[in-house]
Amino acid sequence: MSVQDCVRVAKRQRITDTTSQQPVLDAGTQSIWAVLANELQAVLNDWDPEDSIRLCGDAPLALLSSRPLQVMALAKERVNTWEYRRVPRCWLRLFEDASLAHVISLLNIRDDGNKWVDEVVKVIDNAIIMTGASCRSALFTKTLLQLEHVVEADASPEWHEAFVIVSPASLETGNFISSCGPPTLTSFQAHIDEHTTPLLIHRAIEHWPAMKSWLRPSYLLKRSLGGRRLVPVEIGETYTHSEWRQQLMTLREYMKEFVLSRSSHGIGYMGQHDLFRQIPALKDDISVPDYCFTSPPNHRPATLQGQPPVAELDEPSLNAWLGPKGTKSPLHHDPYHNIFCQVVGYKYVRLYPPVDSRSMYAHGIDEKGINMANTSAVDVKFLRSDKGTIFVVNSEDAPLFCAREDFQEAILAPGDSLYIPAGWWHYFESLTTSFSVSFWWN
Ligand SMILES: O=C(O)CCC(=O)C(=O)O
Ligand SMILES: [Fe+2]
Repeated sequence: MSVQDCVRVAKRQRITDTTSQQPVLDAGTQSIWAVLANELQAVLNDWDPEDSIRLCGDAPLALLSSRPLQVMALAKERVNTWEYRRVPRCWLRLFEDASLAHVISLLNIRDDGNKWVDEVVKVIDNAIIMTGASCRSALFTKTLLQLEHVVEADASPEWHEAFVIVSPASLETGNFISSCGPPTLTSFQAHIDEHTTPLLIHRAIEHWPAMKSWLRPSYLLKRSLGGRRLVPVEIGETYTHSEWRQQLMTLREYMKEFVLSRSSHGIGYMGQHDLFRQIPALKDDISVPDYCFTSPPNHRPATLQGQPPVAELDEPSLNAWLGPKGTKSPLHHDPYHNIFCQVVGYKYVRLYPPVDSRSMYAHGIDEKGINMANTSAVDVKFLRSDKGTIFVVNSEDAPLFCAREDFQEAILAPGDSLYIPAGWWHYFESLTTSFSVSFWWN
């Protein structure tokens, strides 16, 4: 299985080290780029390969600086032959260092235009997304910060207008998720201890700078080196469909093709991406909700029983979800508690309690060997009439599912946060352009 083929459930979460360093170099008599290239080269020269990377063999290590592209290709090929979780570390490590060597060569042979900047960003982001960049993160960050000085703001008007968000008609349902203003930590703790049910919390994140700044595409471009940063985009109906694929593209290409206009390639979703480790400056626009630091209840929901326990998270795991109207996340459950925060636009959400999993027709192991047991095979078609929602499924395919009336639903509006207890089934569909952040914790 190729690394790019991994579905969300297996997606890597390894972008590490958010160290942000201020640029310390000044041009002086020597080009700042030559100084930076020398500094990066000195690190590579000084480096005494640790045992793990020696496993790649002497030849690729010896060629690292002289033929970085070939070494990158070799490491990538090796990485792609393994299932993501089992990739031996040495090949990831080799890819990271060969990428660093390639960045050095790009800094040394800059052309007059800005093409080399595009290329450096691409090489670094590829390495970050593919390997997690656990070893060279600080050097990559330093290089990216230095590049901010040569990137000019985009003056074209299309980027400066705010996303067009038309509020949807309100939902008519007898099954609203219970909602409230921001509860105190004590009352939130009491809620999860006594009920462990979803809770829609209004107005808890209205103070986030993101509530205003993320409305403007020009701001997102500014924070991403003029939109040059690479992001993983899911293209196709949902990750359960066969023609679904993931592709890395620049944030600028993604927004232009899929968010600001309707693409002929269908829906493109930057879903479940840890954008905040990749671009730490965006994390200053939000804050981790205090609710993520309460103690989760001890009991495991039925959906998670029999599944291997997940590792304790040292800190909440953040993910960004940016996309146009019509992105869908099929019914699935996660092993973490979630505070899901809606920043831009509106999203429909439907939840089912973690009982009677048989009626959710969960997938098994798919043809690529990926365990999809947390995802329902029910092909949900969501229609919205003036009277509210109609949730269409082929009842012949899923009679037990259709009989379930114990769902809860809501339309999340900007400023809303939704507590989803671990193991609860959830379906999401964006009703406008939407940008949300999830905080998983346990
Ligand atoms: O917003 C979405 O599309 C899905 C969110 C989700 O599944 C999650 O936060 O766990
Ligand atoms: Fe989820």
